[in-house]
Amino acid sequence: MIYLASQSPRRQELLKQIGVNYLIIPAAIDESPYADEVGDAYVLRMAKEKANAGWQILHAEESIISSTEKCSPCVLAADTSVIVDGCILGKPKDESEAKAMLMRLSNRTHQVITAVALKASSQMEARLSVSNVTFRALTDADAQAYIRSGEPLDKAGAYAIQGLGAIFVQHLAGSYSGVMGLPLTETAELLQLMDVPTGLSSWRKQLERADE
Ligand SMILES: Cc1cn([C@H]2C[C@H](O)[C@@H](COP(=O)(O)OP(=O)(O)OP(=O)(O)O)O2)c(=O)[nH]c1=O
Repeated sequence: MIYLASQSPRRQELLKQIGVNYLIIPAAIDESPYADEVGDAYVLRMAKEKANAGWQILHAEESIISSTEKCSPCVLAADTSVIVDGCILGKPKDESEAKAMLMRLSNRTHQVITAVALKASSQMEARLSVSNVTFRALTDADAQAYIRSGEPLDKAGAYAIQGLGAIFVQHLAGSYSGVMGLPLTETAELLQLMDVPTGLSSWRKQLERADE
């Protein structure tokens, strides 16, 4: 069984998309960056800290661990930040910060970095996904209307590529699922390392059986 240390509905949706069964566990951590911490180091640290926090909760409450557990449990966690001019943009704390973030992203390219971490017993593995996203020029009215939609407030950089925010995305070079919060190529690679099946593994097994 895998435990997803995340409250993000996007991460839950993406994990379902690749046919992985999971249970949600909480993992609240302090998400403040260190002074001078750069984006990739920050998201990697956050993803690992979330996985560790989930792991501790899981083991503090043995009752959470499924009684049908055949192998040792794994905890998956991720963290996404938008990077512009070397600054780390997380989730805006209010509408005015959301507006400032959106106007900062207008008419230029920024990076979206997501780290995914998987913890199993003494092992912790993590991967990074870096994407470049270019926004068209935004007017003040665009930003105001988008904020009114309610979409920006729980998203890094104050937008969602999978939602109305797609209207602003002129170009993406990288991983769509990574921008959305859980890079699926890297996630599947980690799951494979820990022998956790995905939807692809069950089809592979079917093919192997047919060949026998
Ligand atoms: C850039 C972008 C971010 N996001 C979301 C993904 C993440 O949920 C959020 C970044 O915040 P995170 O701090 O990475 O995650 P979270 O607090 O939402 O969830 P948890 O820590 O419990 O796993 O922004 C989108 O949904 N679409 C996008 O296009």
